[in-house]
Amino acid sequence: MKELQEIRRELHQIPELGFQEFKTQQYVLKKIEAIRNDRVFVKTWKTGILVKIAGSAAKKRIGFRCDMDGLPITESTELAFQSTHAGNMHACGHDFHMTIALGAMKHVIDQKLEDDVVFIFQPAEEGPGGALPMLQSVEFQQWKPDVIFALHIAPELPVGTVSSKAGLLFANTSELFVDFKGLGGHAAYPHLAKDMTVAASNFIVQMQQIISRGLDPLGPAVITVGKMESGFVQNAVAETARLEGTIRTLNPNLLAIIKGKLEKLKQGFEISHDCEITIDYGSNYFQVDNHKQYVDLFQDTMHQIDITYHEATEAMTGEDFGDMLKEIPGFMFWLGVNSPYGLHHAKLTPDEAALEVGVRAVVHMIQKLSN
Ligand SMILES: CC(=O)N[C@@H](CCC[C@H](N)C(=O)O)C(=O)O
Repeated sequence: MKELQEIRRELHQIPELGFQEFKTQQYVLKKIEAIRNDRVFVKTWKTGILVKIAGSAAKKRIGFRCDMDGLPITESTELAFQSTHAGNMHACGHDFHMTIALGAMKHVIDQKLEDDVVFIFQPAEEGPGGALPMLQSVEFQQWKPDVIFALHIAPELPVGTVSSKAGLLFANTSELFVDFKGLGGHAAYPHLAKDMTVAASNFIVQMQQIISRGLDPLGPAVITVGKMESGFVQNAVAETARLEGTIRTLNPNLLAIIKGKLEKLKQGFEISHDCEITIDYGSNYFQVDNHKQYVDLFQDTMHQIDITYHEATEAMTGEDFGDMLKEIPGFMFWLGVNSPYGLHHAKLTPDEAALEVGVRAVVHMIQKLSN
């Protein structure tokens, strides 16, 4: 436990954004070096890492994937091992995910299983999305697993519990970046300017009405604007504004419908606010669709090792692991970490007792899959 805690704390101190996980990659490679033997093979892909542990009589390859990046959130926990990278934080638990992967890897190396096991350390889950390009890389394809699984911490669940479900678990996502260009001017003469603070504010309100008035209420969808920027000073009209957000749906077709409605809204706003608007949909992740046979096996396995299994409901969180599951059968599960603050919160404090639970769950599942 102490070793896992130490790794988690060291990783927690060095959160890096997508495809910039240079220190993280070096740190993880050093940890792998310390436990590897002649059956362990290591490759890097961009800032990611693939580790293959050769089985004694492999008939298949079992994959476990974890993500590596942090978020551009300024940590405000009271922890003694806070982020040392100002403005970045492991606010989505990827420090936990990597630590559990390293802990499980150590057991798998010692256990000499029949099948090959591949541990995948994937960059850029929060954005712009590392799963798809990693999946398509030569490095991944050479060691492509026949079955794959992953976990995500769940702050609202108690330690000692896990949760999953067959079929849809996580939503379809699209990033959303909206840029407004109007005309700046003196705050005292608004009629001579084109105020993009007002245009962008109205746009946010109208977008929410796409969800509440434009869509069937039985088909869940979310638009969240997480960041808004405009203008330079209190007494000038803002010439530009920018909204940064995300769109989530449980049905991939609905995402396209929302984008169509946004395009119409944009055209209307360009006329009514006499401005130019550009919309960029950034990266899009396919839903996490769990394969029933593996979720059933996971549930039985957790029962056998006294980890409490709850049936999950779908969540509007996104995960680029959905892109891997589109091509490789497998599943994803939630790991209870009991934090009073949720994912993407600057005070997220997952309970480290969950590290050992995560390692046990992953190791036993790999053993089961290798039978
Ligand atoms: C588990 C989790 O929190 N994942 C992220 C994925 C972000 C995808 C992309 N940057 C977007 O915001 O659309 C999430 O926010 O759900």
